[in-house]
Amino acid sequence: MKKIIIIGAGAMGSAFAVPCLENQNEVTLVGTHLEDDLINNIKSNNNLHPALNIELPSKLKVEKFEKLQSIFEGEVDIIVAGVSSVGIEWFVNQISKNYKKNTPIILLTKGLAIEDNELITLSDKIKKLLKEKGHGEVNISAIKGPCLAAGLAYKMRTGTVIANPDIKETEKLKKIISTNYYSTEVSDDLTGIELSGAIKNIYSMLIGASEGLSNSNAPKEIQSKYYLNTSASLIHRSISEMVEFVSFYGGRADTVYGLAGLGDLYVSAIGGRNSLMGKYLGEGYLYKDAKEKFMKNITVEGAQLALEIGPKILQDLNSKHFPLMFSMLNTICENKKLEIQW
Ligand SMILES: NC(=O)C1=CN([C@@H]2O[C@H](COP(=O)(O)OP(=O)(O)OC[C@H]3O[C@@H](n4cnc5c(N)ncnc54)[C@H](OP(=O)(O)O)[C@@H]3O)[C@@H](O)[C@H]2O)C=CC1
Ligand SMILES: O=C(CO)COP(=O)(O)O
Repeated sequence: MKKIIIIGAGAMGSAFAVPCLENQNEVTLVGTHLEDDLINNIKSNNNLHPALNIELPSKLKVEKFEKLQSIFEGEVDIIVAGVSSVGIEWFVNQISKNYKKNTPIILLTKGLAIEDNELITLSDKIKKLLKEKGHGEVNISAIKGPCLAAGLAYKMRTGTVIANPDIKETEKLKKIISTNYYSTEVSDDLTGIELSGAIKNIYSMLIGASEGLSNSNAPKEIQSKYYLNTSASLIHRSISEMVEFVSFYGGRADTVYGLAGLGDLYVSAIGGRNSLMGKYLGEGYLYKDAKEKFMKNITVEGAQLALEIGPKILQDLNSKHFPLMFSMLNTICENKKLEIQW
């Protein structure tokens, strides 16, 4: 039995509590400083999570942000980052006050960062920030893969991958969190896993735009009936670009064909928030208008990632090798209509 603290009571942080509890761990879900109302709501409704629309197990302890530091003063075996990518610095600020060396951190967050004009993974960003705060010995694993949060909360069979350069760490975590419905593979390619899990969000927006991109001269009903040819072509081209991108930035090509790449691209393109944004972009909406009109308070990690890494990628990579990526980066960063140079 391990004491697991999950920070961020959004959909994924909360759903991740389910397999952790199933394994008899003691799990505390702590909201961010902006989630006090959400935490009150969950606690006063028998752990019913409003975004997941499911009652989380009664064994789950749910706490407001004000309790976080006192929780850290006690024994903590594993810290889980359940915030979205824009919350990573905030997350580090919270854990740095009481971080004990080599306490395992599990990173659920999918994203990348730019530091000193270099593209880095979020695990490297966390390590760098913690080091600046005096913590040199840090142990981070990432869990990535196809996992829509509500599906996990409902115990739908799900496969993910735990990555750490030290494979022994992944094996330890696997035993602590896997269940018969939450199976975990392991990988030592942390960089490749994080790169794949992040950029699939950009490509799932592109695949989500398939209908609108299929044939602009065709009537809408024909587009929505026959767009799958276009999707398939976009999936094929996305995977090719992902392999080249991941290899360029230091990950392994074979990682892209696994759960964190191809697997997650499928889930996100078929049922994710990124592909929904892509649908609006394909219909001709500008990113800012679509976000404001249809997805104001909804996390769209692919767009956050494009804004974070876009200028660097446009500088680093050859547009001829990455026509899809370049189209989406220009669409989001310059708030322009989505167009693909096929
Ligand atoms: N590893 C996996 O298997 C999976 C990972 N994910 C990833 O998990 C992350 C969270 O996704 P999900 O739970 O679906 O998203 P939600 O929008 O449901 O939750 C986002 C969480 O991040 C917090 N957050 C957002 N902005 C900030 C900020 N600026 N500072 C501090 N906290 C912030 C939110 O708190 P607040 O109310 O304060 O904004 C909330 O707790 C994403 O990176 C997503 O890609 C998603 C699915 C599967
Ligand atoms: O990462 C996810 C599933 O694995 C969630 O995808 P979306 O962010 O596109 O909803």
